[in-house]
Amino acid sequence: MRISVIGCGYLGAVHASAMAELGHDVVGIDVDERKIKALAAGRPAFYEPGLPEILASATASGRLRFSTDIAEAAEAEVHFLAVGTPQTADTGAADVSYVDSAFSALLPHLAEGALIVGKSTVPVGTAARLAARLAAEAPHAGLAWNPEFLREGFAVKDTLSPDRLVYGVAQGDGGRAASALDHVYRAAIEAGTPRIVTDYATAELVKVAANAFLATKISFINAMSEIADATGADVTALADAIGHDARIGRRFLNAGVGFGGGCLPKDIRGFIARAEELGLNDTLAFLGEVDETNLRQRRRVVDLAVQDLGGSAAGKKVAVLGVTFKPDSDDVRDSPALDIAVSLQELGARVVVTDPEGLENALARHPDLGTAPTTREALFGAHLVILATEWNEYRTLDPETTGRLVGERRIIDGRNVLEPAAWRAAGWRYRGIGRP
Ligand SMILES: NC(=O)C1=CN([C@@H]2O[C@H](COP(=O)(O)OP(=O)(O)OC[C@H]3O[C@@H](n4cnc5c(N)ncnc54)[C@H](O)[C@@H]3O)[C@@H](O)[C@H]2O)C=CC1
Ligand SMILES: O=C(O)[C@H]1O[C@H](OP(=O)(O)OP(=O)(O)OC[C@H]2O[C@@H](n3ccc(=O)[nH]c3=O)[C@H](O)[C@@H]2O)[C@H](O)[C@@H](O)[C@@H]1O
Repeated sequence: MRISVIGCGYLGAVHASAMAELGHDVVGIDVDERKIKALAAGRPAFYEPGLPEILASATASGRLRFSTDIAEAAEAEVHFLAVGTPQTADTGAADVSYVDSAFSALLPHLAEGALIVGKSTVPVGTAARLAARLAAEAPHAGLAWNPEFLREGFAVKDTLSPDRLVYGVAQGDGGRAASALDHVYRAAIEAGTPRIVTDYATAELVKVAANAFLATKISFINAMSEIADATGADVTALADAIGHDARIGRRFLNAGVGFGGGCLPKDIRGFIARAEELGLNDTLAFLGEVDETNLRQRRRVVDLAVQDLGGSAAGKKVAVLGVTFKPDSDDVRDSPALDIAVSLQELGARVVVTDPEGLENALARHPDLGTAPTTREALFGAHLVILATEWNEYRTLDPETTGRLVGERRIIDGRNVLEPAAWRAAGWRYRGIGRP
């Protein structure tokens, strides 16, 4: 099929490349000339395993090209909208102005029978509003909402083999939108991917409900970690035990510094704001607690660090291992690791952060942040080590060789990924989150 992807940031760049990999003829459009030039040259603006490879092969085959000119989208049968919906500073609501402007820019270029497909995460009601505009201004085209569930670090795999497909379609469109989307996702459908065809509002809600549920699961286990710390219980064993109940499940029950990234935090805040707009002020109040519990984890780690440093961080060298919001990503948006590092630096510590992929983005946000290009340099002479993002190379650190580099053998394992007994046996003061 001929496809356009409008907005080639994280989601759009992956989606465009994956659609071309599936054999479609794709044009990626973005207003950011630098991004488009970099993508056309085969260089995504972010780290995502597997993306450079499919970007290169799709570009070389001629199935994928990029442009800043929306008119280049005119021949497409399906147009994916993948622009950003960031959090607005005052209310926390999702800012849909980029969706609106991309939609407006696209309207004059829609071919007969073209389908616009929203991928961006939007407040419920957005698709119905856009559909009303389409009916008035370009009735020869249709609209569907097809939320995206990919995870950073697994984005290519998640796009090529999603665990479900959700189509929000207009009532009474005669199955046209669903059949066009089935064409787009034929490979996944043939592989047995479940597909849910529903209305616009449900599709929009599925996306934010999924992220809200995942965020709630993480904050739930982090609340348990606070209780565990107060009572000497082990939150890791607790998670294993409750996780064996198939109704609960073990995934997303890892206690630690909490969730971050460009989506979970903003999506729960946007969801709360949307419920309030609907007059449902109390309905999602618990998500405010989920957010607060999450942010408290970062403060707990900072407090623990100060305590471990004898009551003051001033002048002490703290090695922070990891700065991205999770491993296999260079994304530092709302990263707990970055927040913890900055807070300790503000308290006077000599913070040295290291990360395999995230230092450039961290420095772009905090140019004064102390950083080191290697783990070894970060650790050298440190009074305290904080493992903040569970990159493989930190999970596999050897307590004895690490111990020879640092000034003091003190470590806070902010992701509960190290073996406490081994570290203690090597003379470390080991602290996890909610584990004795
Ligand atoms: N990053 C992720 O892992 C996922 C993101 N999402 C959702 O996808 C949407 C996009 O997120 P990201 O890709 O992370 O954002 P992003 O900020 O990386 O990219 C957004 C892109 O849209 C472009 N843009 C803005 N206005 C435009 C216009 N009028 N025409 C063309 N391009 C325009 C920007 O220049 C930017 O490159 C958001 O709604 C997000 O919640 C959903 C699932 C996964
Ligand atoms: O809407 C989005 O953009 C995406 O948001 C999340 O994906 P992502 O932000 O890539 O990252 P996750 O793997 O969900 O992790 C989010 C955060 O939770 C933390 N986390 C995760 C699991 C866990 O057990 N504990 C925990 O603290 C991670 O370290 C990370 O900071 C969802 O998992 C995706 O399905 C969704 O498409």
